[in-house]
Parts: sequence; C-alpha cells; structure tokens
Amino acid sequence: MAQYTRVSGVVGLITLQNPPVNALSAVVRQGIVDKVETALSDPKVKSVVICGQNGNFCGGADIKEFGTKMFGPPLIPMIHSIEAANKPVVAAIEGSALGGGLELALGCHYRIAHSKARLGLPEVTLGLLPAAGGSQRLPRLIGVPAALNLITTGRHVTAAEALQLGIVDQVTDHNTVDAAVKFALSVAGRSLDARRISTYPCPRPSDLDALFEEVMQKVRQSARGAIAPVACVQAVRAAATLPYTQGMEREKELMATLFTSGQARAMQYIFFAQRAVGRWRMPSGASWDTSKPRPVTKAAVIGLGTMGRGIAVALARAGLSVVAVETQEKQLLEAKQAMSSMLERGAKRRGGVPALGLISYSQSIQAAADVDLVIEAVFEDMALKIEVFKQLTAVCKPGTLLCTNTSGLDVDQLASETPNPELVVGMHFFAPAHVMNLLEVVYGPRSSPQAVATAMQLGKKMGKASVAVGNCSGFVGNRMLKLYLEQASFLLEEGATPELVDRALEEFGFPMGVFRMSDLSGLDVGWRVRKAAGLAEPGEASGPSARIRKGYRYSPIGDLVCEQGRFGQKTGRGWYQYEKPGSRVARSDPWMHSFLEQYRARHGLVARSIDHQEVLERCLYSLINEGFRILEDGIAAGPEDIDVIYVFGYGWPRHRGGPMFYASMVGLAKVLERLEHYHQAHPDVPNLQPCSLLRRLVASGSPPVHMWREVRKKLHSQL
Ligand SMILES: CCCCCCCCCCCCC[C@H](O)CC(=O)SCCNC(=O)CCNC(=O)[C@H](O)C(C)(C)COP(=O)(O)OP(=O)(O)OC[C@H]1O[C@@H](n2cnc3c(N)ncnc32)[C@H](O)[C@@H]1OP(=O)(O)O
Repeated sequence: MAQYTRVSGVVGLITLQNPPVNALSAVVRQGIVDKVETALSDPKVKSVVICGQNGNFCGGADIKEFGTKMFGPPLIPMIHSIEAANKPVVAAIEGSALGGGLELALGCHYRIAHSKARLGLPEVTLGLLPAAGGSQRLPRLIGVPAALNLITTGRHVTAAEALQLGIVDQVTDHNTVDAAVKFALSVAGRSLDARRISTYPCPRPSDLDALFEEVMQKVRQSARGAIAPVACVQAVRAAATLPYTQGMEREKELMATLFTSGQARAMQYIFFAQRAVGRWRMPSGASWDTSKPRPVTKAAVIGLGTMGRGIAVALARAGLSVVAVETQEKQLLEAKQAMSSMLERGAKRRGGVPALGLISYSQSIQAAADVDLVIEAVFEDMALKIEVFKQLTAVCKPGTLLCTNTSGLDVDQLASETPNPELVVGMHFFAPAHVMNLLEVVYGPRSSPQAVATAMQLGKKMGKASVAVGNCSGFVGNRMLKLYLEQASFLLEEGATPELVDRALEEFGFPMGVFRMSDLSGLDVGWRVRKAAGLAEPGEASGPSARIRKGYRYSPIGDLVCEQGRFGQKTGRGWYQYEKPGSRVARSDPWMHSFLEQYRARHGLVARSIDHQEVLERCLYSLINEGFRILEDGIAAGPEDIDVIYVFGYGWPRHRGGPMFYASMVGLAKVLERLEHYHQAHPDVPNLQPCSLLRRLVASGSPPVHMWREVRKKLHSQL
C-alpha cells in the first residue's frame, strides 16, 4: 500500500509500503494511483514527493505476481498519469530503485538520490525487459549507447554514476526525503514541459544502424541462447527509431513474448532459488532460523596456492582482517605480490581503495592463534590436511572454527581427527575464488549447526551464493559432474569428437563445452584423482577388461591423453591444441582425431554417427539422474540447492534454470524414458539406471519442482 501525508504545508508525500523492498504489488499500485489523485486534487498541494518506506525506494514490479493472474491498476498508465501531472513530482531514492522502481522514478519530473542508492533496470536478469516504459524513457534521457549498456546487462549503478549519466538530478548524503521535499518546494509552480521524458526526442547517434548491428552481434554472442538481451536491444532500437507511442507498443509486444517464455520462468525461479538456499536446513532439523552464527572479524587462510590466494582476497574484500600463512618463503613472497595486484585491480575496476592493509602475511601457523575462523587451503591430500588440522588445534584459541577448502575429500574423516569435530566444516570454493560466486558449505554428521550458520553467513558476506550440502564424495557439484564427464568420454569411444560434444553443449548455453572446460582446468587434476581411486592404470591395457573397472564400463581415454603429457591449456595440448602453453584459443587437433581412431581400432569399437540430441541427453540426463540420487540421499535439501550450485559454479545457462528445473521443463517422464533407453543400450553403465526418486516423481504425476521436497519426504517416511 501507500501512505499519504502533507509536509511543509504544500508538499504531498507518498510513501510506498511493502516491506522489504516495496515491490509494486497490486495493492501498492492501487495505493499510488489513489494517493497521487489525492495530492493532485488537493489545492493546497503545490508539489509531490514519492519515497519508499524504511530507506528503500522500490525493488520493481512484484515478481511473485508474474506467475499468477494479475489484478490491480497496471503500471504503465499509472506512470503516465504521474508524468502527465500538472504539479511537479519528485522521486526520493534511497536504497534501491530497480526495474519498475526506476521506471516509476523516470515517470516523475525530478529524481533525488541518496549517495548510497543503487539504480538499474535488471529485468534482463529475470528473462524480461523494462516494460513499464523503461526501454523508451531511459534512451531518451541518457542516450542510446548508455541505455543499451544498462538495459542489456541489467547492472546496478551507484548514485554517483546515475548523476553523471543524467538519470538523477541531485545526490545527497543527508536525509533524502528532506532533500526531496526542499527540492519540491523550490520547483513548485514551474513549467513541467521540459520535464516529461516521454516527450523528449531520442538522441540518435549518426551511425545508428552500425551501432545496433554491432551491439546486437555482441549481445547474441554473450547471451548464449537467452532471448531477453536480444529483445532489450530491439526495444531500445524502437525508442531510437519510432515515436514514443509506437515505441511503447513495440515494448509491449516484445514483453509479451518474453513474459510467457520458459526462459523468464527459469530465470525467475533462479532468483527465488538463490534466496531460498539461504534458508538452509540439515537432516537433523537444525536450520538457519534456529542457529545463530558466531561473529567472525578475523580469519586465517593456510596455504597460499591459487585457491588460498583467491580466498584471502575475497575475505579481505568482505572487510575481514586476514592472516595469510604460507610456510615456504618464496611462495609467500610470490603470493603477497599476486594478492596485492588482485586487490589493486579489483579496486580499480569497482572504484574504491584496495584492502591491502587488511592482510598480514606469515610463514608461521602460530599467526593464526587469535583468529575466529581458519580456512585451510593446502594441497588436496588428506594426510597433509590432517597434519595442518593437528597444528591448528594446538595453536588456535578454543572455539575457533576450522574450515577445509576441499573439492572432494571426506570432511568427516578430517573432523574425526580433531578433538572438536563439531567445529569443522568444509568450504568448497570455486576457482578463481575471488571471482566465482559459489560456495558449497559442507557439513558432516558432527558439524554443529552454529559452525554451518557461521560458514554460511561468511559466504554471504563474501558475496557468494552459499549452499549447505551434506558430506559425500564430490559433494553436490563434482559428484554430478563426474557422470557428465564419464558420458562425454564414452561418446568419444563411440564415435564423437571433442568438437562435436562441445558444440552441442555450447549451443545448449554452456560457456564452454566439457572438453574445452577440462583443458582450461587442467586434465592432470582428474587424472590424479582417478589414480588415487585406483581407476587410472599406467599404460594401456588390452583385451575385454581394458575398459572395465570394478565390474563396470570405464573409459581410459583421459588417462591416455595425460600419459602423453597433454594436460590442457597449460601444456599447449589437451583435447585441443593451443598456439603455445598458456594460450586460450582452442584449435582442432588432427593428432586427437587420429588418436581416437587408433584407440577405437585397438578396442574393436566401430565409430557411429552421434547427433547433438544424444550428446545432450547422455551428458545432461546422467547428471540430472545423479541430482535425483543426491536428493534421495538427503545430501542436498532441495532441487533449488542443486540448481543454484550449477548456475553459479558450473556455467549451467541461467535461462534454463539449473539441471533439476530443466528436467521439470523437459518433463520428468521424458527424462525417465530416455534414461531407460540409454541404460538398456549400455547396461554396463549403472549410472544410467534411473534413480528411484525420479521414478516416484513420475509415478506421482510429475509434480512441479517446488513440490519435490514433499514427495521425497513421503518416500523417506515410507522407508
Ligand atoms: C499474455 C502476456 C501479457 C504480457 C504482458 C505482461 C505485462 C506485465 C507488465 C509488467 C511491467 C513490467 C515492469 C518492470 O519492468 C518489470 C520489473 O520491475 S521486474 C523486477 C525488477 N527488479 C529486480 O529485478 C530487483 C530484484 N530484487 C533485488 O535485486 C534485491 O532483492 C534488492 C532489491 C537489491 C534487495 O536485495 P537484498 O537487500 O539483498 O534483499 P533480498 O534480495 O534478499 O530480497 C528480500 C526479499 O524481497 C524479495 N524481493 C526482492 N525483490 C522483489 C521483487 N521485485 N518482487 C518480489 N519480491 C522481491 C526477495 O525475494 C526476498 O524475499 P524472499 O525470497 O527471501 O522471501
């Protein structure tokens, strides 16, 4: 709703009231319409100020309404009537003015922002475009290139940038509503002819066609199949080429296509999923609302390899004091230099001061004596980690949380080696840790809810989508990835090439296919893991057992590639070839093609033609099947957790909503049928056998994804 008061005798003050972000729900829209009418019809009122309750202007249209039948006054005429008003209307922007919130402000005649406010049109991140006139007014106000940038990226700008761009008229460090009221008093009675943005001609760059062609090309490339960014460009083009009313028609038309698309549904699902995973719950029943995190102001990072450096930088950026420990002097000096330049580059990009002073460096683990939390990031070796944990236990003050950054080692085993296993959790960061926005917080059966709460809160503070998951081999992300990689290797054996597999996955929307991605991360990492698991054997075995391990199909292709010293980009050769070690542009490698042919010949395999659909079904459905097993095992609390992990950490295209959401869109019955088909064709691949939760969901009518938890609960209660 909206509240109305009269201040300073002649200013009508309308306050949006819909906590926490004052989204423009039907009730709020009705409130605005009513209160604007009250203000305009009151002869004592000379000007109007619109603000939001609790220091937050408006987070935009109410996204929760989108999936439902919409009631209440529509936004567009509401904003038009504000713009058409014969008394000045001033927007007082504190907190955020996003999406429909900024569109409302653009309908006002003046905008005053607090210096800490953030403004933007992030609709594109929800699979939409700014469809309450934003795509038509913003280019008229700030020009086509700047509007294209804001609308196609959805980025939020600071008040300072908004002032520079001309989005706001004034920025204040003081009380924004007071400043807006003062401003409203000063403009009362002035002509508004030059203040109605919809009447402005859109500034047209001379090379309009070339500009749009170039932007469209860039946007299509980076959109990877997402339709909203393309529609955003089309809408801004309409602003630049059509009169306002026709532009609005075009905006509406484009929005109608997006609004009903599966992509918008997927992206809005991920928006809410990202927030839902913060409300974590452990199988014991402990949860976010009953577990209080401990305050963490000082943390230590042990081991300053690539991961440790990224973690320490991310901690410092979040404002924590960091003790960075590396026992090797040379490595410590190198790390210090690298971390300082990471912080400096980041500060330059974002604006601000590099947090260099927050990090202290030491060669001694003793330096961690007074920290609240330690993140150990030494080499991925259980014996070494146990040793480090022993030293930490002796050094750290009682109650210090001990976190291990591991991508797959048994967190519980490590915890059992310490006198206080309840203080141990895994924090699985993704490389580079100061860039990637995902964190898996891994709890073992003995991790205390408080330890989980603390790690989750720290992850949030570091700006990461943090997901609490149970302890198992590979946790959630890597456990599922294993199946995806396995199918990709089997496809090579059966006749595919790395290029074919990658093309199918990149057309699906991944930034990189599985083989290009493996070349980037380094093939030796997985090789080491397979050797440790007793899977990779030196040399190439022959005979029927050469491709069998522990009774099941195994592809040694990756191991053989590594035996050639081909570890990916870093060695200049992997699944592809590169100009030189460290180069990034992957080129087809004839060596690889003949290697694959010879391999098939040696194993009596006949190459067959494989199409993109089979690549997608085999790689993605096997991964999804493992996702269902993870849900069944209670390792992830719900499908949202898995989807957030995949979108934020593994490049799953956001417009497809994550693997579990995607499965629900494809249809669970279809996923089940295709898995059954492939399992019949490959009975020696147990992972293709559909898991029982998937069967149960299909048997219970394939409920939508938000109801899976209930079905799983029933399944568990019947066991
Ligand atoms: C037949 C077809 C016809 C087609 C024609 C249809 C025409 C329809 C006309 C529509 C016109 C469109 C108008 C407009 O252009 C569209 C929009 O405005 S879309 C919304 C754009 N806004 C955003 O994307 C902002 C989203 N929010 C945020 O980024 C952040 O929440 C924040 C505002 C920066 C605040 O961040 P935080 O402080 O960290 O808080 P949280 O993020 O945790 O949020 C708290 C809480 O609020 C919920 N929430 C936030 N924003 C919205 C919202 N816009 N609507 C509903 N709910 C919102 C959020 O989910 C949290 O709640 P929780 O999930 O935890 O319960």
